Amino acid sequence: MWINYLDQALLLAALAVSVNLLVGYAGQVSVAHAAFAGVGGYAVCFLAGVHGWPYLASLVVAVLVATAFGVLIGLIALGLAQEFLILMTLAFSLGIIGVFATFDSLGGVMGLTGVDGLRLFGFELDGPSDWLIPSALVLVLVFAVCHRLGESPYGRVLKGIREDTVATRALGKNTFGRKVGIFAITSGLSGLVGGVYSGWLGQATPSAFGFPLAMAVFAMVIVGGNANLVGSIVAGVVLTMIEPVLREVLGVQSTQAALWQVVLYGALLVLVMIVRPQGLFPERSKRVAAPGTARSDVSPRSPSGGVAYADAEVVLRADGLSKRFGGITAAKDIALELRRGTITALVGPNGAGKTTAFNLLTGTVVPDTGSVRLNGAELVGMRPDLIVRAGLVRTFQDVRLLDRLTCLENVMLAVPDQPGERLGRLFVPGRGVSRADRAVAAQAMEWLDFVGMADHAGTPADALSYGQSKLVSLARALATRADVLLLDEPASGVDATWVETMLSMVAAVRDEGRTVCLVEHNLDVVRELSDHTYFMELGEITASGTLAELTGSARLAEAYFGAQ
Ligand SMILES: Nc1ncnc2c1ncn2[C@@H]1O[C@H](COP(=O)(O)OP(=O)(O)OP(=O)(O)O)[C@@H](O)[C@H]1O
Repeated sequence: MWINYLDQALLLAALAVSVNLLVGYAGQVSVAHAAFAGVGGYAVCFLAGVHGWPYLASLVVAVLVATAFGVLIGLIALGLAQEFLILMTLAFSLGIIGVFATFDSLGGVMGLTGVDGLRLFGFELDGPSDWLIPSALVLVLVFAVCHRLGESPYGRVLKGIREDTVATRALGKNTFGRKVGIFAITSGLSGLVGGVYSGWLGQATPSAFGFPLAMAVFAMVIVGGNANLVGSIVAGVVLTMIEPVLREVLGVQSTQAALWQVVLYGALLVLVMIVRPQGLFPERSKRVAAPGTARSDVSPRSPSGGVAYADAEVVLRADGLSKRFGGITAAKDIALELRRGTITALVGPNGAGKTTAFNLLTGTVVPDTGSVRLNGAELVGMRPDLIVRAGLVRTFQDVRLLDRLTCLENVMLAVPDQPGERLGRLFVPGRGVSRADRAVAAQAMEWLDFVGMADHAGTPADALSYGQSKLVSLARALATRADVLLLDEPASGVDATWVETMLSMVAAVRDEGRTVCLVEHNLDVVRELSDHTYFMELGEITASGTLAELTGSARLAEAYFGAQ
């Protein structure tokens, strides 16, 4: 009898592990995964139970059908904000369960029952002890897949999405594709677990895969700890065992025990969220050995980049960029050039449209009209992550580091073309993913070292001062290897001691031959760094030249510079 409960505990733990990969790592809360398990369960009962298919073949179909559901629902729901995602997955889950209950061929409200005589690799799966090995194998398989995905460069991108999707996309990662991918993978894994769960139950019914199962799995994930798969297994086994212990050990009646179990789930959830919101087993960051390399080619700040602005080649050219938000014209016919190996500044009063200009250049906001050409290639209409990969990266005025990741992980995330971010490489033995990740760590360390933050490699980003976090965000932008950097207020709000460091860094980046454009209110910074300056007001560029030329204009001195 206890073996029967153990079978159930192992299977529910497996379901919790797959849901934790989606919720804990990628931060995408779905209520539909219990229903995806139902899709797998019904597929098995329909094919193997009703039509006599081999059990293994029906399990394969269960995984494929659940994955297909995941892709479909993911494509529809994952573009939405988190709260809508929860509602949308709830709606889909009710819809799927409703369909199960409606079709006579699926047994209507009673479901498909009396499924027995299933065989796997020649063994008949009859009693609870026959199901112990398949249940344990499913848990091991689901854990192995989820662990491989979660604790790898692929998982680092998932955590980036969880922490800040916009910032992760701005580092050149296809966040929507990754979200749909992980939604589909976890749907397929849930379908697999559901297929075995239904085989073990001998039936697939609407009530077995309804909202209570979804809630029970959530309780396991939250109690065990987000992004801790071992925690999900422990919580899965312990929470599943509550009911049998009440019944068999404490002698509580069956119906009462089921009700008490729900009450205890709720109480435990409330308790954990108040006392230990990170769960019993908090997320652990994988220690990446931080190689102590130093960049030897870091140049000290030089008074000029050594390239005459007028002679420098135009790398980026924007023409006629306009954007209206309702009645506000945030950008009007913006035309600007960025030249290789030079620093261009964009200055102007608050609300002039400087950040909007960066948003338009980098595809974060799609312009109403106009064009942006990088090395001759049109960027308007391209996805923001592809624009980064084409060589144009930006930082944010509000920094947007990924708080729960270390400085090193923040910078590692930005390194392009990592083998471990590709599914095909992760699951093929001997493809050198670990070696490649060590090389990525070494590169990231070089950039941290470049900005003077190597000593903080293992520090979580949320423990940094504002100035330090701006330096790490510069290292992160540099790690993308983009040739053109748009820096949004790199020195604003930064302690005076860090301003000097930041100035040296930006000058060194320019001296390496990269192209920099910065938005900055601190005119001393602009004076020190910029080779060319554009002045913006009310969404338009109304003047350009050297800063000395602009500050020499009586109108601009009155409109802006006089106030500085
Ligand atoms: N997504 C948006 N929706 C509506 N209005 C917006 C949006 N983004 C910018 N705006 C408006 O466009 C104008 C320009 O804003 P923007 O942030 O680009 O100015 P800015 O020059 O960067 O200002 P600051 O120096 O204060 O950062 C403002 O009036 C702002 O309210």
